[in-house]
Amino acid sequence: MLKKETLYTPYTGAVLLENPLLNKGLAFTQEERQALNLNGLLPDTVETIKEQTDRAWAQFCHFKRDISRHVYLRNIQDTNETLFYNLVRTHLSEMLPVIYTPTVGEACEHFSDIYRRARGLFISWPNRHQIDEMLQQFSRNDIRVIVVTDGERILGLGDQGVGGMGIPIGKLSLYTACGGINPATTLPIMLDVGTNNTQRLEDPLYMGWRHPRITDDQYMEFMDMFIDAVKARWPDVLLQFEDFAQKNATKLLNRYRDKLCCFNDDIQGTAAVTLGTLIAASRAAGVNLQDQRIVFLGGGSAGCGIAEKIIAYMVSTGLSEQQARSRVFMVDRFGLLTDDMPNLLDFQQKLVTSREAIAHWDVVQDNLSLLDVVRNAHPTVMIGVSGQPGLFSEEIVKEMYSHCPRPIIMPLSNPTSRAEAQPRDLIEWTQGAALIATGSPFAPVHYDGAVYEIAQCNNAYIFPGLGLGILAGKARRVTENMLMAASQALAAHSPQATLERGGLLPAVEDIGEISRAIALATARAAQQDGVAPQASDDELNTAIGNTFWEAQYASYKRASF
Ligand SMILES: O=C([O-])CC(=O)C(=O)O
Ligand SMILES: [Mg+2]
Repeated sequence: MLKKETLYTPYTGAVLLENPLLNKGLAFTQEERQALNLNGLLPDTVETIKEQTDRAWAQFCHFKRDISRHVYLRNIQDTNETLFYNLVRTHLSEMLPVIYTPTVGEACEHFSDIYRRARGLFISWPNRHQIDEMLQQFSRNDIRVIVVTDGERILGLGDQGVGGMGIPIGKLSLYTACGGINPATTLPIMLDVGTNNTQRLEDPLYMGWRHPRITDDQYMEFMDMFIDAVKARWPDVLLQFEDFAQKNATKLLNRYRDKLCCFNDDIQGTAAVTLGTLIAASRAAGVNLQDQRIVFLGGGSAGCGIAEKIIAYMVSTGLSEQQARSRVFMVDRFGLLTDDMPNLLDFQQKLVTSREAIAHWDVVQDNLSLLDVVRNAHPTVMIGVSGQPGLFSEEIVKEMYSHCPRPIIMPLSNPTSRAEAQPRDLIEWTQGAALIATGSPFAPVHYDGAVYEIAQCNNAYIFPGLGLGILAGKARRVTENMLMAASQALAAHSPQATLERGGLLPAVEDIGEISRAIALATARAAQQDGVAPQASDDELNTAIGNTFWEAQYASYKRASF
């Protein structure tokens, strides 16, 4: 039985019902209705949160389209957050794809059409001289987690301008639903520096600043102003960068990672979940991770972030850095990244393949395609982070399978419409041998009398637990060891690697439990790295339990002054 907290509130009447963090709807008891001037504002019945949840679930099931379900759930979130989280936690596997990937992608594209009510902070370029005031005046003082975007690379859907706000809202919903972060302490922020999406600019309903994107020095100045203001207002906050364009993502991370407690989810969160999944998949395939040969399709900051993490892991298990690097091949839209290519981005330089090492390859042209690499390098792992659907073709997959009995194939691009391959095809082309993980959720595949669970290798397995560990363990920075610890904690919970059945990753319903394990592992790593105060495992577990917010109503009393 959960202990029921007592909350003293100065709010009464309609004002109380209008506050989504305090509203209980029909769950206000007769005594509370009396004390808080709610009589007459609600129908007579007093309901439990279970009854409210059952009604909301029935209404949810009534909607036919996922986007309508999304709008409906967002509406509950904006009306009664406790009910929203009780509902989402009760039906996590049905609701995660609606509040998060893939439906959140559509919600971002149609943000201005489906808009109902403000949430979080919108900071636009024309308002840049008031950033301090906007943050200082924000009504809640105790903000612990911020997710911020500028909307330029929303999933694989590109520039969505102000519509990108759907992503910080969705990510923070998962921080609470899966990582137990109190919703009163979270804040989504949209940095509106314009958009280069002409469809949005021409849309009469578009709600953002109608202007091409601010770039270069002006953009960096704006970001500096924002970060300074955050540090002044909430010096200990955890700040997550989300869906920034490739050209800015790494730059921003390097600029701020030593200045405040922050990380980039697309680079570091995606790398951590992919490494965890790959450790699990290697165990399931009976092959050491350091013996795998890995080809990436997509040489952006996300792909390179994953590659560097895998290399670091291979080195930690005994390979030299050069040996580890020689096992990784990066292919982008210009072909295999090789050491003679001009215009390589900073983070690509160390991941190129030397021409000398592949001089013996059987190829006809200079620019080497994914198929060339698969034919010659015989990869055992193929990871897609290209944002381009369908590029893991039948020919490529069958070629890979002809050299490797248990190919590990990960079409990670989001949302579903951008996946590099459909799991059903991968299973058919490899006669059920492929170990598969996708970025967006896919239904299990039935093939030849067997059922294949498709793991969702999505950073949602990492960031809620990471956040919980940072808050409970009082970490001041996010270090690479903390992310590595998160990967290992996740891999340790892989059903397929540990029980030899089920998916490569735990079921979505179990993310809450996994998040606690990840929290403990990351908090320990933070101590080892000297970025968190010392505490025993018992103390950490108690802190994790105390930090984990349960979606249950407090009992209310009127605050007297
Ligand atoms: O949001 C997701 O599903 C994963 C992610 O960060 C991205 O694709 O940008
Ligand atoms: Mg993202």
